[in-house]
Amino acid sequence: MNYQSIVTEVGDGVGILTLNKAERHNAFDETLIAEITDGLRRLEADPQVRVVVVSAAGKSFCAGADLNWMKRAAAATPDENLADARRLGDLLTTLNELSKPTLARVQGPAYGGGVGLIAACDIAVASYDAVFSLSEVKLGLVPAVISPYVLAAIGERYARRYMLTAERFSAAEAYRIGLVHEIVPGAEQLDDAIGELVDALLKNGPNAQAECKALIRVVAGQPIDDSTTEETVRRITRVRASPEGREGLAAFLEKRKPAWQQSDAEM
Ligand SMILES: C/C(=C\C(=O)SCCNC(=O)CCNC(=O)[C@H](O)C(C)(C)COP(=O)(O)OP(=O)(O)OC[C@H]1O[C@@H](n2cnc3c(N)ncnc32)[C@H](O)[C@@H]1OP(=O)(O)O)CC(=O)O
Repeated sequence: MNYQSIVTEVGDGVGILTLNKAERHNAFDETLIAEITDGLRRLEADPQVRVVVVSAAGKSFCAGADLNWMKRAAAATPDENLADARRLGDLLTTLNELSKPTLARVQGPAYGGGVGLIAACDIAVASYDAVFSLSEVKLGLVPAVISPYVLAAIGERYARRYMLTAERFSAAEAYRIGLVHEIVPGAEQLDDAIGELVDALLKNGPNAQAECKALIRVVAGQPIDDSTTEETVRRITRVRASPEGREGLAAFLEKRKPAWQQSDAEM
């Protein structure tokens, strides 16, 4: 696959996958989702790679789902909408189940699905300028496919607050609630921090690390299995094509406040 929206580099035991659609804040559409998934599978299969870093070009880490792409739900068939949600489900399953340790290198905004990408990585480091939001309900959407990973990372209490309010929160708050493991002043220190973590990871047995990851998924209590993913996929598919979802997406793209209708809640 020739990539348009990501770049991958391999060297010194590390595979770096960089989201490379900076002009759209690395918001993911069908192409970017397919490329990230393919890139991760290739890094998983590459015997030169022991550790995978997920990074992003430009000032934002990732603005989540591309809302122009999300908007197409209004004109698409239910099967097409389901296929879109399953693509994101496959991406997050692939990332979560990678046998190699994964690190997220986070700068700038990480919204919606961008938070999901971070939560599905094993370890995350953010710079002080990082800002996070589970912004979906602002758009009449649900953080559905990302929810199992977000819940596993920050727990139910914080998930309730940030999923329902869609408030923005700082790098310091992301650190406090466990979404990221370390915060550093800027880009240079991000590279240093990632480098130190990579060095620590490369010292350990790769098979033991793969076993640890498999063990954590089982022992953590709620392994994210196919039925969990299917449930999340079904929910975002329904909401995305609903009157409220259509209004939220239109309002964002038209740069106006959404006009919510109480009856939309019945969907
Ligand atoms: C995974 C699931 C759902 C989702 O992920 S829903 C998407 C959630 N994401 C958002 O809510 C992010 C929306 N974007 C913003 O809040 C801001 O743009 C920003 C990322 C904080 C950056 O702000 P800034 O002021 O720096 O830039 P602008 O707002 O002027 O944006 C420039 C330009 O980029 C467009 N854009 C930004 N984000 C998106 C996006 N996600 N999709 C499409 N386009 C985006 C923005 O519209 C501007 O475009 P112009 O044409 O230049 O006006 C579901 C599940 O879990 O199931």
